[in-house]
Amino acid sequence: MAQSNTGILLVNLGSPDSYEPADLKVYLREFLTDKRVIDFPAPIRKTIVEAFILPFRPKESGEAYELIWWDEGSPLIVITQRVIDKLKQRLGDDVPVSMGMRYGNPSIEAGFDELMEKNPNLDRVFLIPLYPQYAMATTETVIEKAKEVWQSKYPNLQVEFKDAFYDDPDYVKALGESIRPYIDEHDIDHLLFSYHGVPERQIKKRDITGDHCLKCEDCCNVNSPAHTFCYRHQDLMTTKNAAEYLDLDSRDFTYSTAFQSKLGIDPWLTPATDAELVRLAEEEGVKKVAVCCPAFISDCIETLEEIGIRGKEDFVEAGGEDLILIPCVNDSDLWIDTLEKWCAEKLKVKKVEAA
Ligand SMILES: C=CC1=C(C)c2cc3[nH]c(cc4nc(cc5[nH]c(cc1n2)c(C)c5CCC(=O)O)C(CCC(=O)O)=C4C)c(C)c3C=C
Ligand SMILES: [Fe+2]
Ligand SMILES: [Fe+2]
Repeated sequence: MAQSNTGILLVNLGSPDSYEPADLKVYLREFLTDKRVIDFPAPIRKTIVEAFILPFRPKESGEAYELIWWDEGSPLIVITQRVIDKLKQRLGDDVPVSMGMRYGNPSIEAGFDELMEKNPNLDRVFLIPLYPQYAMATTETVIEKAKEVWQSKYPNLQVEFKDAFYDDPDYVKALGESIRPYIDEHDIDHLLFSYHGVPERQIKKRDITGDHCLKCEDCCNVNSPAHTFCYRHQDLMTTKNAAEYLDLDSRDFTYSTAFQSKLGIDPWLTPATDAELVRLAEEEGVKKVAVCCPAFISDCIETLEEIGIRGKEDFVEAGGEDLILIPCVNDSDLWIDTLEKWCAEKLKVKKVEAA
């Protein structure tokens, strides 16, 4: 069968190779020295990472990873591989599909290499960063790393990127349907949308107007071109989109948005998920809370351990009865349908161009 000259590269964040502290150290060094993750000048970033994070975090994180590690490996990698396998079945053998991780293995470079091995005549790659919302530490760093790789190694390749897709109706449907069974089947008092946090500074840095983000009351709900790159706006819109899709306002439970995983002492987006879970139990009398994590496409340490284990303990200690962790879209049929549709559109355009 003739090989397609367009390949598909799915890029996710990545994971350590194992939960051993030595592997954690390698992975966290690569991750946290990315200037789009810890965005301080290089010498300060290096000092923070080498002196304050790497001596302690690998052991602590290794223990957390061990709790959620699967027989087949890190959940994030295993799930991304399942998505690749299902997508290959949908697109057919003639379309090369690979995965690359922004940090750790398989790298983005290994992903490009694999596509080129499958078809040395490949001239185009459709790269999908697996992040619904734009941030320096999500879509932006993936695009910049991919550029570095392909422009030096495969300069003749044409590479097209999928933008942040928080607003895409098919994604919203996949997200909504991943949430629905949990809110229908459990008698919850509250649904919490918990997004990975970022420092407020990073939101201001990507404000293309220079005068909008976090500068006025309720900025993310005031129309602005800044929202193309505003992670906070895109998170709030994700909640709104899912709420409209599921008609949450007509339900007999409440819902809200919070931000998890703060690292360091600078101000991050608020409210913080850990504090919010305690507040919901102590001040709002919430007994049963369901938590979904729509900044993540695949379950990972941040969902399974931080929310599913630690978040649950904190919530119960504060007087709550149960926390139900809602799985990410993972390799659900509707999410695979969505990816298939985006890829098919690209492949169709290519065929028309070639005709
Ligand atoms: C300085 C800090 C960090 C920023 C900014 C940040 C942004 C960010 N991260 C994700 C998605 C994931 N992060 C994951 C793990 C993780 N993130 C940080 C720090 C920052 N992230 C650390 C130190 C870690 C490692 C785990 C730990 O030590 O606790 C993961 C999980 C990876 C896995 O293997 O399971 C994901 C996914 C987003 C979406 C984001 C910005 C919006
Ligand atoms: Fe993170
Ligand atoms: Fe905003």
